[in-house]
Amino acid sequence: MGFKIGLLGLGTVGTGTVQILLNPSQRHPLVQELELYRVGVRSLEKSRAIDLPPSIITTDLDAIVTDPDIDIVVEVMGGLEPARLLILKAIAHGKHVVTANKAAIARYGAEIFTAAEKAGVYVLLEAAVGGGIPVIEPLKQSLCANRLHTVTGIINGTTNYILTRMQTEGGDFASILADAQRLGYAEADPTADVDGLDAADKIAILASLAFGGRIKLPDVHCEGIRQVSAADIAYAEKLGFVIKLLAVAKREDLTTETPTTETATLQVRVHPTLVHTSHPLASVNGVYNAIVIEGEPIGQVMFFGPGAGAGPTASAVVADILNIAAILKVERGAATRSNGQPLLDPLLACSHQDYCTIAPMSDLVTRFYVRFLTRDFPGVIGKLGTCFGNHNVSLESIVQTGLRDDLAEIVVVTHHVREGNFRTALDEIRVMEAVSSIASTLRVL
Ligand SMILES: NC(=O)C1=CN([C@@H]2O[C@H](COP(=O)(O)OP(=O)(O)OC[C@H]3O[C@@H](n4cnc5c(N)ncnc54)[C@H](OP(=O)(O)O)[C@@H]3O)[C@@H](O)[C@H]2O)C=CC1
Ligand SMILES: N[C@@H](CC=O)C(=O)O
Ligand code: NA
Repeated sequence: MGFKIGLLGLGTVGTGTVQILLNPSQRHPLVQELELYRVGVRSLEKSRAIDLPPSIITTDLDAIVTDPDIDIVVEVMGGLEPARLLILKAIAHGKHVVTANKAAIARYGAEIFTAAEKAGVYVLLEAAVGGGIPVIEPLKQSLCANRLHTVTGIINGTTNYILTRMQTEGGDFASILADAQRLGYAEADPTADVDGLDAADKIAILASLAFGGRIKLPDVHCEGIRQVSAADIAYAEKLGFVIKLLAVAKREDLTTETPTTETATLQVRVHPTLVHTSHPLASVNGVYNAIVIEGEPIGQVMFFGPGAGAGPTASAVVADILNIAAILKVERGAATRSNGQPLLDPLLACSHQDYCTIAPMSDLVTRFYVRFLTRDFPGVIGKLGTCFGNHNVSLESIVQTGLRDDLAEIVVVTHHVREGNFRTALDEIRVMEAVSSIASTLRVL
């Protein structure tokens, strides 16, 4: 018996989610057990990027969240209302919920999670922060043994795109914003992005998870990037900095022996910040996001990746769905298995039976760097080039870099070539009279 999904919204993220659900091949086997059961939209007339049976699409979203057959409601419609009401109604009807809606969670998280706890259902939100970057689950699970003290992120792709272009092209804010809108990165109303409100919603969620308490959104200090000028960016560059819109959540009391949530004082803020070019966040450019999390004893970890977009965001949405489906599978298995064998969580347990086929290194296609030491005979470079050519190894460059111990040093960089061909050529070169040694061979990324 599969797990029935009720999807609220078939826009960017909803479409990406459907594309994964309908193409389970080579994904986790549990994806095959997810059934797209109903899809709720605003308009039935709108043309869609994917073909779905008309019978499963509806404008009656209430009917989805109350449908007794549906196990998991996926809210990717966005906005505050009716999203909030639909999430609450789904919870009241015993549905687990997956949402990408940072705006609703940052404002109504307390109400939603209280209701979920009462109803005994999960509300998961990996897609709400950092899009496809796994950051919510690591905060809840992988990092949970740590005392975390700082979360610092570039968590709005639109503003990072604008600042990156201002940095690289010296353009001004207004014209690049117009480009970002034309390219579909910034929304028609870009206020939430450029004024830092979207990042504020996200850092409130991260702070809440990192520090184990609720955050009131109005307490988050929030400045956007409208006032950042080309002149500021140029001066910052001269001083060795780039300007980034950073979202920061910091806990100050970790010097005490036993810090507690009650005594913790947090800073939670969003503002344009000069970041030294040597800092890992300085090289996070374009629409990419990254989050640096610091704590004891882990030290510092950084999560980097695509913070938005259909595919990346859907990756996070479906991961949440699978987490819930895995729990339901264990619950159902525990109730139905009669052979006495316990059913393990399919995402945590290893169920592999077969060995993978590993390609031999000789089939690898890569670039190579190789350094030869040769006697300084005329025509050596030509001989090397001819031998590589005979074996279909195309060269990007071949240069004599100088003399070392009376031997000529020749450095070759290849184009992408088959490793087997390259090695055969090297075997021939190694025994050439002019060649003293092959001093080093490295692969080039
Ligand atoms: N886009 C992204 O890259 C990311 C988005 N998110 C979040 O994901 C959520 C969805 O975003 P996105 O996919 O971009 O949004 P879109 O605007 O592309 O899609 C919204 C979908 O919801 C439907 N919808 C909206 N309001 C209603 C309503 N009142 N009744 C019925 N259907 C409704 C729309 O229906 P119709 O198609 O008929 O208009 C549409 O299918 C938001 O919370 C957003 O913040 C999070 C991370 C990244
Ligand atoms: N508008 C957001 C999209 C995802 O949350 C952004 O620009 O990062
Ligand atoms: Na995420």
